[in-house]
Amino acid sequence: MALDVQHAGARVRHAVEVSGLRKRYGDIVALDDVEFTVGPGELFGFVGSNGAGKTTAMRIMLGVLAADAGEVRFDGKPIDRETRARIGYMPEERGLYPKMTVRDQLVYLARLHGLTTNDAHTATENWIRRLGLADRRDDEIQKLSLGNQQRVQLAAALVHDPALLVLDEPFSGLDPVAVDVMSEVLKEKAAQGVPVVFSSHQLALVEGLCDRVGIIRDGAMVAVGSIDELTADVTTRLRVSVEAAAGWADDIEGARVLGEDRGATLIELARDGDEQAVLRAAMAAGTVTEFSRHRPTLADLFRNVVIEGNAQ
Ligand SMILES: Nc1ncnc2c1ncn2[C@@H]1O[C@H](COP(=O)(O)OP(=O)(O)OP(=O)(O)O)[C@@H](O)[C@H]1O
Repeated sequence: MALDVQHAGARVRHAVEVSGLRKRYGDIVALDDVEFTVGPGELFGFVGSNGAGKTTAMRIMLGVLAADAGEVRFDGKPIDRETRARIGYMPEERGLYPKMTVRDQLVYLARLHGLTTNDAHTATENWIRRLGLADRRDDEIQKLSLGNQQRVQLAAALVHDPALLVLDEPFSGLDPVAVDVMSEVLKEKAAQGVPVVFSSHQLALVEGLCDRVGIIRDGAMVAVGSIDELTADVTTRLRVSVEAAAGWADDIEGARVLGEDRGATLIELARDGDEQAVLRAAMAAGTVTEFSRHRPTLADLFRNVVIEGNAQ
């Protein structure tokens, strides 16, 4: 998706390209030829098991960790000190000063990124209000709940109006209201043309929010694309209920019974399987009260490529 967005009078159009990233820690291969791009206005979800390499890739994108090979280009150029200052980053190990107040912390970080004192105060107040922290602005960070600390961490990533957002598990530990606020803010930044990359283990959330996803397994990117593109090859599942019938689906060619769920039979259809054959067998067995196709989800895809090890 390539957006060309008019925002606050300025045309915003940025992209980040990651190519051939390799990183080892001794014998551990943390990244093995990782490649993906995030275009202007795109929300990119980075998923993978614990230890798959997400944090390593994101830290390299920021330039805080050196890769053994490969490169990260922002707007076509390698990331240097100047570009780094334009990235909004939310690290996994949250890095706030515990004894600073919310407001002082945000103003300080905004100034560090080059905002004037006036602009730093204005941006701080905006994000404090937007992220529901108005009652907390004079509290020390260490006195906030974990979820509120995370809201401050998000404000810290946004306060300098970044041209690229890289967020390491921004949703972990948030209550449902904060999840909604975070989602809205990420969508809004993307709509302004900013590429947004975030990692998460909450697959349903990633699926609902992202234009494209990347699935990483043992340091290698095993799938990159939109959910529709990536799930096109995942086998179809059917859910069928037939009144007072058992074993009716056991011998249908191209169909495999996965199990029972609240009175329904769950069936996996081979790629060349015929769902009408399943329907005919069900109708021959009794009264069919339910027949539905389960659209493959990111969770199915994840199971397929990460747990079962099938490449996309
Ligand atoms: N500083 C380090 N020294 C040695 N090994 C490391 C270091 N940092 C990461 N690793 C290893 O590199 C691999 C990738 O780790 P990384 O933190 O990037 O994974 P992740 O996908 O972010 O995991 P999680 O979902 O648990 O946050 C893991 O095997 C990890 O143990």
